[in-house]
Amino acid sequence: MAKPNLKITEIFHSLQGEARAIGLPTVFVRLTGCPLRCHYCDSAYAFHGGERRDLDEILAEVASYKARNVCVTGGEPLAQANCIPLLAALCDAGFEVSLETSGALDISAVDARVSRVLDLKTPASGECHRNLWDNIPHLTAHDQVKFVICDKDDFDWACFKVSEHDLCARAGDVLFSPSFGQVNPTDLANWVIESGLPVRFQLQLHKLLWGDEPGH
Ligand SMILES: C[S@@+](CC[C@H](N)C(=O)[O-])C[C@H]1O[C@@H](n2cnc3c(N)ncnc32)[C@H](O)[C@@H]1O
Ligand SMILES: Nc1nc2[nH]cc(C(=O)O)c2c(=O)[nH]1
Ligand code: SF4
Ligand SMILES: [Mg+2]
Repeated sequence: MAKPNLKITEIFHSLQGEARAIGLPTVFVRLTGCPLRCHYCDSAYAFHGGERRDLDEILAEVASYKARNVCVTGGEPLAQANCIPLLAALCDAGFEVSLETSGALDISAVDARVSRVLDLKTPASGECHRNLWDNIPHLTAHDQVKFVICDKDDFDWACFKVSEHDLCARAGDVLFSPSFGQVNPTDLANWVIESGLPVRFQLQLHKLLWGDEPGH
């Protein structure tokens, strides 16, 4: 039987730039391909191409960087069935694993040791209709929910969804992040303060440090 393999765009070692583990040295495994087309996507170079790599080979490269944290991202990682065994194998190997996912695919088969960062797509992303709301009951305190905000209407929509689905109680963190270069981060920060919601404002740290280049 052929060994499990995945289509990979890049594996790189950097600092986690987003979410709960921000600032920690992290190895990123970026899986190729995505069925969505968010208009702001900063990783469109992962839509096509990539290289098929065996699971063992991926694990060996990840281990070679000697980091404790691993982030599986894309593209949309859950669009490849072998993402599920990859996540379990990374956990078995002792890594702290997070998964960045669009919220459009079923998260229920993801290993419970993984912190799932579920990005709920806002109206201005152009992909709001893809949100799989059945994912919400699967969230635990180990998981995170993210909204990438493009404008004030997105912010108001996100606040409504946080209340409607009681997201601050269901997930360990609810993150509000500005769409890079689109909304003024200071405006978003002020809206968060005024809202009174216990959500975490975040900036993409890696873009402050290295700009919008692939590989960081
Ligand atoms: C490139 S996506 C890959 C994982 C998955 N497809 C998803 O959308 O969550 C990783 C994260 O980067 C965010 N992102 C992409 N482009 C962005 C931008 N221009 N500004 C802020 N966040 C962005 C996405 O919303 C997502 O939370
Ligand atoms: N440094 C860094 N941190 C990140 N966290 C999530 C990323 C992603 O593209 O999903 C990312 C990324 O591309 N770079
Ligand atoms: S789902 Fe993620 S990878 Fe796909 S287009 Fe949207 S931001 Fe980019
Ligand atoms: Mg990125």
